[in-house]
Amino acid sequence: MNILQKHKNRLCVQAEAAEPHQSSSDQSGLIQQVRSRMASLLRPLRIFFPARCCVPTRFYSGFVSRMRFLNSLKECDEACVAALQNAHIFLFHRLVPLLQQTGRGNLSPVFLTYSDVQSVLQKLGSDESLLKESILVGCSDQNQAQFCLDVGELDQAAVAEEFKGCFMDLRKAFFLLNGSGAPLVAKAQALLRWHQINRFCGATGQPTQRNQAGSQRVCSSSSIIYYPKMSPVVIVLVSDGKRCLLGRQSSFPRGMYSALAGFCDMGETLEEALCREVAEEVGVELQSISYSSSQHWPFPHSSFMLGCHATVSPAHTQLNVDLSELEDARWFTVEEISSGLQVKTTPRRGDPPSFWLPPKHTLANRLITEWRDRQRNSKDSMG
Ligand SMILES: NC(=O)C1=CN([C@@H]2O[C@H](COP(=O)(O)OP(=O)(O)OC[C@H]3O[C@@H](n4cnc5c(N)ncnc54)[C@H](OP(=O)(O)O)[C@@H]3O)[C@@H](O)[C@H]2O)C=CC1
Ligand SMILES: [Mg+2]
Repeated sequence: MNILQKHKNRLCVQAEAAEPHQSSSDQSGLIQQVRSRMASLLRPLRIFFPARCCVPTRFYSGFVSRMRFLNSLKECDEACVAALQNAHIFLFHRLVPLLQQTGRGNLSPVFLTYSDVQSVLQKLGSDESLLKESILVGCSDQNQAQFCLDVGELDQAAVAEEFKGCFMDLRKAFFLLNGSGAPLVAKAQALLRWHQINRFCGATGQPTQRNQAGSQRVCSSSSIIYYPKMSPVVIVLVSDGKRCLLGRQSSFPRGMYSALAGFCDMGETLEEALCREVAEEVGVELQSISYSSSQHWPFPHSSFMLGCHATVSPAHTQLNVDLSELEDARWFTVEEISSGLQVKTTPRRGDPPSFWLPPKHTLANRLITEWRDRQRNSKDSMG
């Protein structure tokens, strides 16, 4: 039973319990009253439920309401179509996002209304049905549903001009996007890519059909349901108590070092994956592990990154780097890390070689900053 059906049943049960003696037409009047009361309460949230979809019967904090609302749009195609008409929509062109400069020199997605997109589609010779391809991405703090749409069939330059933005490769734009824009655009691109490459069922070869929200695809022949996928990746900042361990791949920009990372193997726990990756890449054995935080990472494809701190015994810090995976790995002092964190822009070609670290928005940066802060605090507390 889906969530809306559950809400619908609950509403009906409540209505019946409240007025058990009423005739069925009185009860349907009561349900109608409850529905319109709900609708008036939901209106400030800009949440619209079509007549056939039932509204939730309890009200929660803004966050819980938003999560329930998003879930209801995944469960009910009609509610999702209705929400799209009042949503913010941002565009991609063959997976390249449409962005604009913000006041502080950052970038943000260009948020458009349904009618903005509709009129430009008509102007550029496409039809409105393309809008139905929009995919639900999230809900803003102001309770506005957010959808993305790939308009790859239209002329890219014409769309950019109409909306006064520019299409920019996400690898170049990611670190310039504002704090809420980066994860939103990354998630949208990952969902659009997933839909592009899952048009057919891996078991039957038959086409798959998406639900309106784009949160799943179903094989038309076998009814197998496919959900968007991410690859789990572990990332770890290893410390010997005084120094931390960073490595670089030959594909990294010159001078950049990062925390050690790797894809999880099937069947591994988080801890097993961390111990294996560190053993493989630098030949040391971890002593203790503590979880820090996680991140969705869009490159090269969708990864779910789990970030940890770990220690090795100060007696076993000798590295044996696997040069087929890493170009170099080294221990860094807190002073070196502090100066690496000061470098805010990617060094340009021709600049003298300098040590720098992954920028904001990366989990590696968060782990390294956490370690630096802890080292500073422990130095301060020791006097
Ligand atoms: N956000 C952040 O702070 C950071 C993110 N990262 C990300 O972490 C990820 C993993 O780091 P990395 O050190 O490269 O990983 P690994 O050390 O696991 O090495 C990558 C290799 O693993 C193999 N592999 C195994 N499973 C997969 C899979 N599901 N998808 C792709 N390759 C797979 C591939 O080998 P083969 O080609 O031989 O098949 C690939 O070249 C990268 O995507 C990187 O962008 C890394 C550092 C910081
Ligand atoms: Mg690795």
